Amino acid sequence: MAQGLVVDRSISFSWFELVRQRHPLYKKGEAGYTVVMMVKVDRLSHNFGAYWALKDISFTLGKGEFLFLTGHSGAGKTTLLRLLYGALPVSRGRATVAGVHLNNIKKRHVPLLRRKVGVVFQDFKILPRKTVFDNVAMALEVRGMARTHLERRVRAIIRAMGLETKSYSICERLSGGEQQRVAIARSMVANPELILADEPTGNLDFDLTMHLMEIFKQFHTYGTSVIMATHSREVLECVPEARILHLEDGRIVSGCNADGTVFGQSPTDEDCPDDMGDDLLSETSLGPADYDEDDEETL
Ligand SMILES: Nc1ncnc2c1ncn2[C@@H]1O[C@H](COP(=O)(O)OP(=O)(O)OP(=O)(O)O)[C@@H](O)[C@H]1O
Repeated sequence: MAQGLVVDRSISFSWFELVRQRHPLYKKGEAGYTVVMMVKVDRLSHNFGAYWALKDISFTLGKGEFLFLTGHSGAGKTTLLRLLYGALPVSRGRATVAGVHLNNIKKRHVPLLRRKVGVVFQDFKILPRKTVFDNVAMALEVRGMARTHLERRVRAIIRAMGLETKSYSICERLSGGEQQRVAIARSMVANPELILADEPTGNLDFDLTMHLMEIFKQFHTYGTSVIMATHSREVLECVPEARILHLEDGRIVSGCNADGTVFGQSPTDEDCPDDMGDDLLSETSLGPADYDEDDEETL
């Protein structure tokens, strides 16, 4: 067990008793119950200048599903996660996340999307001069929760991360792994419908990685959808029922469900030439110029 880590095995009880919210996986319609769609991506592409980092990506994610993104460095995993979070504009294609159409989204509506989506990015984006408690609490404060109500929730998730002895430590004095756990706690504390995680266990040792994967799985069990980019086979093996979307050079080269059936779209070179043109950029209501560094804020 990692030194200093206090594992709270009761998180599934204490945390979800506090939150009292399990995300519904089905909705009732005329044709009976259908799976609620959390993410729908249709021929999504993204360019950085002349370089197309994502090319014709198509897939769907139902509520409560767990999806891994795999692929070599530079394959486009982070770019896809940033697009789904509204931190990058949709250059081409369509994307809907938690009922929000990213093509039509106005800058002022991005915070609405972010209330439904929790993110853990590689560079953490925690506030270095604030305490662990304040960093985590902020995710609830921006959602309008009063300080008196948020304390128990914040303490429960900090305890689950094994950080209770560091609650009032300033984040810049924590180790990289501890800061990473603060970022994960912050992404989860509001019980988001969807968690987007980019190599969330990248700096952590094996025991801590396994512990945090247990926590991700508990959220998944309670109906939270998860999309996680990883290079780690151990992490993939933690969630055998998850689907895996493998990217290479911005394209989906394979996607398979836990039962081995294939999903997603694997475009051919003819479908998706390198010179994709900029003609469709004007389709998006939120262009690159509308984005600035603040859009990367993870709250
Ligand atoms: N802001 C940017 N400007 C120009 N090119 C970029 C930018 N961000 C990413 N890229 C390029 O887009 C491609 C995909 O990058 P991305 O970060 O999505 O890959 P990744 O699969 O997440 O890699 P890693 O596993 O190393 O995190 C890379 O070739 C990268 O250099």
